[in-house]
Amino acid sequence: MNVTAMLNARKHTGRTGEGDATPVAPSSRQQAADGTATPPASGKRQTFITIEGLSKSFGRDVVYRDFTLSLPEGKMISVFGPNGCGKSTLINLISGLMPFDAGRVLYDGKTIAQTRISYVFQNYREALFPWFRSIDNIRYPLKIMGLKRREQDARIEELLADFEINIDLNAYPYQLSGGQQQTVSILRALVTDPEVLFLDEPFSALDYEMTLSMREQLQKIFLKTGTTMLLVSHDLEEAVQLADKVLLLTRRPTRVAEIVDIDLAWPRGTEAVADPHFVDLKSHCLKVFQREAAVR
Ligand SMILES: Nc1ncnc2c1ncn2[C@@H]1O[C@H](COP(=O)(O)OP(=O)(O)OP(=O)(O)O)[C@@H](O)[C@H]1O
Repeated sequence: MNVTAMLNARKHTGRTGEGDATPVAPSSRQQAADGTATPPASGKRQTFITIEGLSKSFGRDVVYRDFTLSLPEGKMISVFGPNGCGKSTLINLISGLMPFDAGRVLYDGKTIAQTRISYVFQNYREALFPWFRSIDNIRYPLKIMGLKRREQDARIEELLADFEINIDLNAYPYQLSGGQQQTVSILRALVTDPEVLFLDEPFSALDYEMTLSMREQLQKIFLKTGTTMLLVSHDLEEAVQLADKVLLLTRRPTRVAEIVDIDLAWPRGTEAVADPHFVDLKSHCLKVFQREAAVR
């Protein structure tokens, strides 16, 4: 484990390093009277995703060598680290999009193939089918699963009832704004009721205003569904705002530099990023990042 430089034990209590699991999430998130979500009472697994001895090289370029990590269920985990350290590769490997050279990945003891996994790509323009209306993009995974039309409609209705979606779902993707298209992508990912949702820089192609609103939207979805989410971000503010835990990675061959617990109440609006504790946590993550990104 490579955990260093505890800045302030009081501020950063509960931080864990590689291989550790931490106290975990709610069976469903609870809303306090003031609208903030309270931490979970019980019910979710402390070790849900188990990554053991994972190795991946591209030619001579070793990205992961004997990489081990465990992550809890029902948490939002952001992945942050130096350029090219393997953030996308990590989620591609553990979501089954990319084969690995060695190691194993289990979800509560199940293989990747036995687990309901969804993925939201950075480039929604390429991810959505342009010839399908938005509603049919959302429907598509259910069709692939072989559900009858009636069952598809019921599932979509159930999903949409959970969220306030101000989008004309009869519109084609090109008729929607970037944020609306990415919302459709996220709904499509959620329609199968995934156990884990991977998001690779989902908002990086959006303008800042849309990004802020999508950060709020994703939090609503997370608080409503309690789905375990792993989010790759290039933006440290976003990585801290949208996480119960920030997974900080080193340069290649990539290890866990540190896992920082973000013990702030949900939801976290734009004002949350000015909160002194938020600023402390972000500044701690930045120090770890700078240490790991420094040329050696
Ligand atoms: N399909 C591939 N074929 C060859 N090399 C690859 C492939 N995918 C990733 N790599 C290499 O693996 C390393 C890690 O790439 P990856 O995209 O996972 O990093 P990242 O941390 O997500 O990068 P960035 O910060 O630029 O988004 C890089 O050196 C990249 O060139």
